[in-house]
Amino acid sequence: AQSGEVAADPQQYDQAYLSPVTIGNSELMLDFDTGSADLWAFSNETPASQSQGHERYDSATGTELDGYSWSITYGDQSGAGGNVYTDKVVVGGVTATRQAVEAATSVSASFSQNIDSDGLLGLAFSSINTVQPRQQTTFFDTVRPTLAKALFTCDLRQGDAGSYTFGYIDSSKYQGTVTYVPVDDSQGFWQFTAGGYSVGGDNATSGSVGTAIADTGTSLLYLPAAVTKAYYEQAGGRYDNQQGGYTLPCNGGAPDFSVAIGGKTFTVPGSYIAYAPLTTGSSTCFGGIQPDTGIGFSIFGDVFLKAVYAIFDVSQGSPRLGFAAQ
Ligand SMILES: O=C(CNCCc1c[nH]c2ccccc12)Nc1scc(-c2ccccc2)c1C(=O)NCc1ccccc1
Repeated sequence: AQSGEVAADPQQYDQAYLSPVTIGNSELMLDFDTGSADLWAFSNETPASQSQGHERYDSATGTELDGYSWSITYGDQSGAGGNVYTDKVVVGGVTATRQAVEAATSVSASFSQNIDSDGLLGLAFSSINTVQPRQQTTFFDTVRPTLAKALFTCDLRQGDAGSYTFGYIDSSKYQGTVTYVPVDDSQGFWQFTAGGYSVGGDNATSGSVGTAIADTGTSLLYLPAAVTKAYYEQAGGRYDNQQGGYTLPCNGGAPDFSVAIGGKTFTVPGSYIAYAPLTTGSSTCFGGIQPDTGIGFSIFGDVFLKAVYAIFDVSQGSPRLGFAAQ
């Protein structure tokens, strides 16, 4: 049985985390993304004008799936598309011998400009993979039958290298016990229900966050508008139309944000929520908590995930998420 571990290196402001992946003879840095299900990469088929500075997958080592294509658009209107190959993919020693690899023939500007990232490795459910005419499986679904345990874990850190493991849980990476909650995979996401929240830790938990997804591919924590408003009222933040989101003072006074999941309280330190200065040297920061208006559910992105050890587990038949304090 296979198991393995791979580093997750943070970009500036922990905007995304990148992990080394070998595809055929190419060594790429991919953004592991539990909020999507396509493994796509800059390739020899991506126009040079769009792939300056990126490592590229050389599809010569792959077997082309004739007539297959893919096209994905994310909520921020970024996206990519192209052709499909099968090839050998190795992540932390875990090998998928015939993994669908989606070679980009076109990528949006925001991906071209993020030169550290050579593509994405989707870890949501394969039901939302975009390959046509026949949907393909994610790396996790491809290797799942060969794994010691049918699960992967995510340990993202604030401004420090974290890791993903496949096939085992590393109990040295968390404190206390793991709290498991059921996952509704009907929309293809690691979707769960989050409970009451509290700002600054002292007052009683209020309201309820509701439906949420665990999403390593989204940088911030998107919460219901009412919850977000309550947070920034205490944090001394304001909605800045020009920035298109809440901003708050960077000066370190931001209150913690706590949320109950499976009856256990998990806390995001205020320092994670003073996310990044608006411009270098500014004393006003863009907020790490933003409203989830129009999305349809809350997104527990990296700002939340770097405060916990997360276990994405399908070993019990129906999928579940485990969270433990880091
Ligand atoms: O797509 C993913 C995970 N892959 C992200 C890959 C990626 C897309 N730009 C990237 C840029 C860098 C690295 C990875 C990515 N998660 C989900 S579920 C629902 C939404 C959504 C739907 C409608 C409206 C809003 C969100 C998103 C979403 O668009 N998140 C990204 C985002 C969310 C908000 C703002 C910006 C981006």
